[in-house]
Amino acid sequence: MSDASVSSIALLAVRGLAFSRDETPIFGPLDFSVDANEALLVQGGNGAGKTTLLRVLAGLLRADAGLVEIDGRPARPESRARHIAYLGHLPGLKADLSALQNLEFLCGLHGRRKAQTAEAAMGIVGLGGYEDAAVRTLSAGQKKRLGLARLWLSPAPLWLLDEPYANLDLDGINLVNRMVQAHLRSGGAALITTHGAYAAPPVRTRMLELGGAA
Ligand SMILES: Nc1ncnc2c1ncn2[C@@H]1O[C@H](COP(=O)(O)OP(=O)(O)OP(=O)(O)O)[C@@H](O)[C@H]1O
Repeated sequence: MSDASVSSIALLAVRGLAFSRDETPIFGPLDFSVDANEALLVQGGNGAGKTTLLRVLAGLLRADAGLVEIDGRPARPESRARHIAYLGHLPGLKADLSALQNLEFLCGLHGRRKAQTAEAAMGIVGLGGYEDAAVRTLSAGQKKRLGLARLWLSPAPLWLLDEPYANLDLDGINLVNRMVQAHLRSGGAALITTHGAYAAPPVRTRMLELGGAA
């Protein structure tokens, strides 16, 4: 493992990034980078700002200061849409559509990794047989697995994973680690928030520790 200082070739590079709410600093200024083939583990206690950081990187919140670069260029909505797949606490699924319909809908919106099908992705995440189940009938862990299937189908190289292990059983935790490993092996990168209680994926990993409120 190494620290999260800025490197020269980076899929994602962040300089002086800071965010506050009502003039209360939440994080920053932060400097870090993530190269292809590596993961950045963003650690910190409850309220440290991990989710907020990922939402800023995904372009869902605006930073107070700093620069986010994707593939060496300042991040714009189009480059974020092309490069980033975000798996947040809320999986962003339509409750009344079936699991498969949700995946097809999201692939229509965000594109699809070459040579992958929604059916195959459901098998990979252990949801074979649930294709026609309405999402509202799935358990929290099954919804998380469906979110992982969506991630697997995404063509985006940079994964932003907010507590990806939450709600998953041991098999699900291993699934996340295998997915991250395969994604990095194929040239991708991942930012993963964690409280530090779970095993990190066995990949080249940098660490970023956020301080802040407990
Ligand atoms: N929508 C919001 N409005 C106001 N304050 C918020 C909002 N979302 C988060 N915060 C505050 O911002 C701070 C950082 O929250 P954030 O969710 O980023 O932390 P976290 O590190 O992801 O925490 P956890 O590990 O508990 O998920 C917290 O103090 C939280 O209370």
